[in-house]
Amino acid sequence: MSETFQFTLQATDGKARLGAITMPRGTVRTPAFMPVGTAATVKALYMDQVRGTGADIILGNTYHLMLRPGAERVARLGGLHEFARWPHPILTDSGGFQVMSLSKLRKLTEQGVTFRSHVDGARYEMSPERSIEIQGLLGSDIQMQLDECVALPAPFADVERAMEMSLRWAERCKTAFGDQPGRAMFGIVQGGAEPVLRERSASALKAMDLKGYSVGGLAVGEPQHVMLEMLDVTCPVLPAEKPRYLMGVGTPDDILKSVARGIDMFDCVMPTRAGRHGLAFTRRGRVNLRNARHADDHRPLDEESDCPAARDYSRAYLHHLVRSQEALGAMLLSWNNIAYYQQLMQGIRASIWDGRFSAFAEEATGGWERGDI
Ligand SMILES: Nc1ccc2nc(N)nc(O)c2c1
Repeated sequence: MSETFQFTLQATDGKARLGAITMPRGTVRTPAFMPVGTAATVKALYMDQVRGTGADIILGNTYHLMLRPGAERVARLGGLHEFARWPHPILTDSGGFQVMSLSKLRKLTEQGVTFRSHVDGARYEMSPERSIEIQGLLGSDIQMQLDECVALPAPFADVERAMEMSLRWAERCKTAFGDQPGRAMFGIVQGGAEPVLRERSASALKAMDLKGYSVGGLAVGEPQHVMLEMLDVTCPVLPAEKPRYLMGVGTPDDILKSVARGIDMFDCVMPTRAGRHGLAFTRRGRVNLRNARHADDHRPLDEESDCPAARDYSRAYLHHLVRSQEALGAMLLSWNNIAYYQQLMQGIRASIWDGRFSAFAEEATGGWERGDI
């Protein structure tokens, strides 16, 4: 355990990076995938199952937790780690993105964002300072600045305005965060699909000498090649000795292509959301358990997996659970999918260490071209 927050770069293979982030609550091996624990739960999984898949860190959401059960209440109950029984590192998002995607009535000004709760319609104000205060009340180990993510496509002027306000908010968040040894506040690079704005945002954030950098404003519906082009522009500007987190990404293919461009951390609802909808990720591609062709298939999803959900249950049984809308179906497929993502990340880390990342990436997504198997 380290009393300070420290990122160590251990090896590189091209632009792919192998590293580790040490902090008081534990070490995060990078490249890392963070299971999404939005409302203090990784949906349909026990936290010891999440840990058992190899996850070193999970993500929590300021927006959801401030609405319900409330940040001050979580603090009174000992903080998010105690509340959710996850003693390892937690990264929290700052809430602005969720306000814009979930709340109906909202207004965004220089001061911050005012909005009505999608839960009960109550009115809230969230400034950069309040977002950092909430993340502190939750006890978050890695906190995000409050930012503005514009939906794409958007006019250059709109993207520029939002990017520049996000930079001013980054300064305010840095001041509000102060000096919290063992914890970090990450800046968030914005700039839409505009290379010049991405470069300007990344270099301004670099000058703030933050402990880590997120790349936001992507995975918002743009084609994959646009996302990758923005990484090609952004990563070279960011300091090599700090972690880089691509927000909201992604499919296995997105992750492999982003690791190849220098990204260290990922989060995405895909494995758990897909699990709740009957979709299994495996080493040989996707399996849609809703499909009747699995009704008599006694094979497990992956007989070589170390996850019981992949190894010990027949596809026929999983198909039955999914078609019957039994809760166990969502539980087993979410478990399988998070385990698959962690196995993918472990394979990525090992391949970078061995200098064979591009061969691993090639083989890892080969099966994906076949689609449903
Ligand atoms: N695709 C995403 C996902 C989460 C985000 N969170 C913040 N704070 N900002 C963004 O731009 C995000 C983009």
